[in-house]
Amino acid sequence: MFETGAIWEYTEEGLKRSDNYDAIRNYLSTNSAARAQRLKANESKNSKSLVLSMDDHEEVEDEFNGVKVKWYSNVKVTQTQSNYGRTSSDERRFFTLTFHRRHRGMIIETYLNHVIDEGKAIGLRNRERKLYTNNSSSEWYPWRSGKWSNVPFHHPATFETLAMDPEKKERIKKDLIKFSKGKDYYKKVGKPWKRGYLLFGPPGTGKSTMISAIANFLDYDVYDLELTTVKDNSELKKLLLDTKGKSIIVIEDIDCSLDLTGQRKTEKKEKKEAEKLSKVTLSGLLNSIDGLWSACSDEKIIIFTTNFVDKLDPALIRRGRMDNHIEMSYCKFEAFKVLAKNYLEIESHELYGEIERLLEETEVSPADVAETLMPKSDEEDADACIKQKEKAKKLAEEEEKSKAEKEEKRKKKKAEEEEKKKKTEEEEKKKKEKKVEGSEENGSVSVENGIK
Ligand SMILES: Nc1ncnc2c1ncn2[C@@H]1O[C@H](COP(=O)(O)OP(=O)(O)OP(=O)(O)O)[C@@H](O)[C@H]1O
Repeated sequence: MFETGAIWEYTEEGLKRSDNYDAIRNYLSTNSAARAQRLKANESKNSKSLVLSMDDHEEVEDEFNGVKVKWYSNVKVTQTQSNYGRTSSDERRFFTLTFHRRHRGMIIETYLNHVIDEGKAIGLRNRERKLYTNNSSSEWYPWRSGKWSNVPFHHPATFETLAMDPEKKERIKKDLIKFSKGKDYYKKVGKPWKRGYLLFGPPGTGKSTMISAIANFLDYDVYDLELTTVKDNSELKKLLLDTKGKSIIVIEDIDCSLDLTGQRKTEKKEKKEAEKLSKVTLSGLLNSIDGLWSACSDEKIIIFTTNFVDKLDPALIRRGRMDNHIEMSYCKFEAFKVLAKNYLEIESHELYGEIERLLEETEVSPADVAETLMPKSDEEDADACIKQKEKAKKLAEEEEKSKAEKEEKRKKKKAEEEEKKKKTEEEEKKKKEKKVEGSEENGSVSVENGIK
């Protein structure tokens, strides 16, 4: 005796697409497509490539723990006639699963969960990743505010192309792998499956590049949250809760987006600056993050970036909120070698020794180095680039030197001026004292004269 069950593509009201139907379709296309007689290619909006799946009215067999089941892809067509006599057809697709009655318990309790879990994982692997940005509040489009818009995420940065200390890079990668495989661990210790990263360092040291590398490494979506366009604390909370799992929520330049002091600004200029910021407050941000963590069960990472870590309120970056603090620093030799390999495809050069020495002495951002390594025209080859790089370093070094000399001169001049000032003051003091002495002498004479 056989039993059959159906899973429909759309919910009964026809409004919402069934996640389970999609998961089954993914599962069947990967596991049974080879056995189907006819396949159809779907160009799915959310998929990065064409998806092959069973065509309508196809049948495939699957086997699980020694039990055989059959899947059919069906389509039900209904014709409707409008008031004006025009007919339109509506197609509703569904899968039916047929199995022997004696396996009912195993099919419902184990097999279907296996199919749906596998199908969802396949969907995640095939999905086109997204970069979300929050819409700004607008008088003209009020319905858009507080919502996310998205575009496909295609940033090419990877950990291989990221120029930084190799040991630090490995530590970060290990931390990310541990996090992404930590579902059971987080469940066991009763903590939400999340991690906070604080990236800090001077401009152009690769904070944004690092975020893209993390997203590519973990295969996550990115939610780029522009705090200055968030209307208020409640809109912020809503936006954060409206984020999916396997994603990174990014707030860049957090110190510029928020009044982090919590103090009232009195100066006119500062007041103007504050007006440019949103009405989101520090405590609102802290509450929203804590609220997000307590509500989420899916894996999520939140990243703040700043150029001025000292400006941030300790509450914002304490461990537990920002678990990992990563400093992005100026370009040292190891990082330079990565950039030279990326941009010029070279592993070594006669000038490397000199460059290593110069990089030890100068503070230059990887962004500046990358800029000089980028060939400006077809004629420029790697050798010319590296020489230009060395020239630029030398110039920077000379500039540093002349700066130091100027500073020395300025100090010397100031000291001389102070010395001169002191001398004149002393001379004037002496002159005054002399005058007083003179007048005292005159006075005593007159007294003496008077006694006389
Ligand atoms: N560590 C790095 N590795 C590789 N490329 C880098 C690195 N740092 C900077 N770059 C290059 O410089 C450009 C600017 O870097 P990026 O925007 O990541 O710096 P940032 O630290 O986020 O700067 P800001 O603080 O100004 O936002 C990048 O597009 C990239 O090409």
